[in-house]
Amino acid sequence: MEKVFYEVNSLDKKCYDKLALTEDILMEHAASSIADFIEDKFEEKVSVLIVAGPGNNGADGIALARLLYKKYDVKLYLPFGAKSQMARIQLQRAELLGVPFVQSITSSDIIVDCLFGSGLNKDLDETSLSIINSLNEQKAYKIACDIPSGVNIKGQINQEAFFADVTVTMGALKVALFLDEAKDYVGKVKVANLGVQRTIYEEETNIYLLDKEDMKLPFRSKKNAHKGSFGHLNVIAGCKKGAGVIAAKAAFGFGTGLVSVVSHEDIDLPYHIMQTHFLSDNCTAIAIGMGLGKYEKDEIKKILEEDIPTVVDADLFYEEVLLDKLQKDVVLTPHPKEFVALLKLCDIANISVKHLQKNRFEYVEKFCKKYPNTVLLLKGANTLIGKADKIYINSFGTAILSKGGSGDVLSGLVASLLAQEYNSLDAAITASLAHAIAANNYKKANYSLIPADLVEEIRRL
Ligand SMILES: NC(=O)C1=CN([C@@H]2O[C@H](COP(=O)(O)OP(=O)(O)OC[C@H]3O[C@@H](n4cnc5c(N)ncnc54)[C@H](OP(=O)(O)O)[C@@H]3O)[C@@H](O)[C@H]2O)[C@@H](O)CC1
Ligand SMILES: Nc1ncnc2c1ncn2[C@@H]1O[C@H](COP(=O)(O)OP(=O)(O)O)[C@@H](O)[C@H]1O
Ligand SMILES: [K+]
Repeated sequence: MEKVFYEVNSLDKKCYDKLALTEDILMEHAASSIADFIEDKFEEKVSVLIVAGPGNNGADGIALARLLYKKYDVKLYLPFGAKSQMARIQLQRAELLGVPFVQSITSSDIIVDCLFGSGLNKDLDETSLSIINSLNEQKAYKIACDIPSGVNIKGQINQEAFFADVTVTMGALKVALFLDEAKDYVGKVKVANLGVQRTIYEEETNIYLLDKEDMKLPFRSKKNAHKGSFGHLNVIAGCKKGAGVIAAKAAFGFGTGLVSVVSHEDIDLPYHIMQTHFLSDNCTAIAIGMGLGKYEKDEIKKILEEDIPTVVDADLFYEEVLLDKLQKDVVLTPHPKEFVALLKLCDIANISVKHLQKNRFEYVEKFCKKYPNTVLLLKGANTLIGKADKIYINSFGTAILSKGGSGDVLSGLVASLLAQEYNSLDAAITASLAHAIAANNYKKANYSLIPADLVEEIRRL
């Protein structure tokens, strides 16, 4: 996993104060890393339009123009002139070299957006907005320097932002690049070293970006095993029985030895999945909440009181009966609307889904601070998994998963790993990664996935 930071000013400062590096050195590396990216990917003489703003993000762009000049057909556009000290220094260098300037957006093969970076501190004025809109209309390969212009330091887009194919971000990964609403704008994210290796530049953090290696699938190595060695999951099915059945099928396909659906009514189940009316004696994990509807409160209370690893989903986030369980080691898998209900239920906040989506990290932190024993998995375009003071980001998900039933598969996967004795955090991380990576492996039309396809892909991981 890679470290992610709310801001990197303090990391830049460390470079100046402790390593005697200068702003100029850091900037030279910032610009060089974008130049390297372009040189690796594009032939000589390709046309490159660099749009540079008034601050140091613009200064990066002006330095980039100098580095590419002559090898590429570079044009530099400075709609606001150069205001910061470094921008003025870089401008002088570019002028002395004879880098060509343009007074408006010209069509080109590559556009590099260096308008605003981490210093975006107010709403875009009309000129900036119209520049960003025009850049977005251009047909070109689009590179954002540090962060797409229009995305603020929290990742919010309050008006419009530059649509990048790739964002080359300076020094370290930032939280802003992983807010759901930034996902369509950042493209691929690459980190540029700023004069020292990333491991030296970076300090401690509490936020991490998950990678494929963090997915620890439940492969079986033990030879002397039987079905009981891989747990017995009980999925509590409510009035929307399908949800529980989807979760049960996903859990079975992900390795749980025995899976039973608990329901008072008869359910049509595949032969390998059992039905019981009450919790099984040898139950090693419980999945509850999906499709629950109006289940008998006392019965739910009794199930939640069991000291058995549990994943809670969907309808239960609206119910007071859940509150005691939040002191325990339990995995919660809400989508944003359910998380808003949960925040209200817990007296943490009374907010709209829109407000939550603009501040996902903040509310995951708040919740996990109040309930440090729980693992919170907040679903979304970038799923956040919080435990105590740490947050893990799963950015592999795609809109292939935007279908009813995808969440039921996910809670089934988490429960499956709980039944197989993973701890709650590891179960949430591996299940979430397997869910998203399996969806990415799906080869048919990206609108066509059904839960059974997803389970099939998970079985092939
Ligand atoms: N150590 C370092 O510093 C390193 C920094 N690096 C680079 O510097 C970038 C940060 O530079 P930065 O701090 O100068 O801010 P930046 O993003 O250029 O914006 C500030 C300018 O934009 C203006 N402005 C803001 N919002 C606006 C709006 N809505 N509409 C219109 N104007 C607006 C704002 O105006 P003002 O507030 O002054 O009125 C000011 O002029 C960082 O992202 C990275 O690329 C790297 O080289 C590595 C080393
Ligand atoms: N655009 C998207 N990008 C990434 N993941 C997505 C996207 N849309 C949906 N998902 C994932 O699909 C699942 C949907 O869950 P949920 O909304 O609870 O569905 P349901 O309750 O119908 O099963 C979540 O894991 C979510 O993260
Ligand atoms: K930018």
